[in-house]
Amino acid sequence: MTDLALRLAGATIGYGDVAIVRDADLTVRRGEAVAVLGSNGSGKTTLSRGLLGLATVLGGTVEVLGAPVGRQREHGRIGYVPQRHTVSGAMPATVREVVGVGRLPRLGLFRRPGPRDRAAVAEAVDAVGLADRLEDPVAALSGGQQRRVLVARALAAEPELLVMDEPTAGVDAASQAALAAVLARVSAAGTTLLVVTHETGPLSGVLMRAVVVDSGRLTFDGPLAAVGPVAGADCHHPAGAAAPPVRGYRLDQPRPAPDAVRVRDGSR
Ligand SMILES: Nc1ncnc2c1ncn2[C@@H]1O[C@H](COP(=O)(O)OP(=O)(O)OP(=O)(O)O)[C@@H](O)[C@H]1O
Repeated sequence: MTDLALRLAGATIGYGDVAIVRDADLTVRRGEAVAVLGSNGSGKTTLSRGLLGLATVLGGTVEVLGAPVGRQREHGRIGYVPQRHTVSGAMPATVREVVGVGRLPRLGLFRRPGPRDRAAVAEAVDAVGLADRLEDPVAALSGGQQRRVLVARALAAEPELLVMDEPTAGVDAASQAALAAVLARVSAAGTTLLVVTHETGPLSGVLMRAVVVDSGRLTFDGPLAAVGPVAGADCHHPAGAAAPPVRGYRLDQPRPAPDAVRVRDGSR
């Protein structure tokens, strides 16, 4: 078993034939907790979606848990909490039912949930601090609590890699604290975390490493504490500290050409 959770080498990721993230090199070892930072529209979501097969790998290599993206045989090893989603207000399902859906990839096609599956669902709900809401309709929860339900849904499969897109955005302080606590727990248990975020503050105790995406390029890779100001991001960094060169990236690299380029014909 590889000790790498992620390996990107010269990876170009986009939609259709339009490249958004270009020529990305990144390795993440199992158990690391990595923040993906960058300004609006820089390509953070596209990078994370590329790891899940939700955006297209247009070139280079993207391996997730040792296999090329999309070739995972066991679903459930990768958990995903998408951006800005809450649970539909029209959905009559309870917290237990929504989180239970997250366990399905571990069941396979025909197996019915057993005690271990029910325990995993209950543990995931407990981890996000909603054990007392297990039988409540999700529509009755606040937006922040619904985000926590989606985190629990991802945790229910006991993923080895958890990719989260802006988990704390627009979330109340209690839910932010609950999320920080659960991410600290799963990280300590060995789960690899990749968290797209604008605000590192709530998760600064968990996320130790950061990569910065700027106009589709990875321009920094190093300790979160060494990240300089990122436009649109609330990064905590030592005042006046210059970002050290880490793994070949520097914040003061020349900015790449802005916006997306077409891969096939090179035009915008
Ligand atoms: N499905 C899509 N099809 C085509 N282009 C897209 C698609 N999704 C995003 N883009 C484009 O990709 C670029 C990067 O978007 P992305 O969502 O990856 O940025 P981001 O850094 O996550 O931004 P934000 O912080 O605002 O969420 C933008 O120019 C956007 O318009």
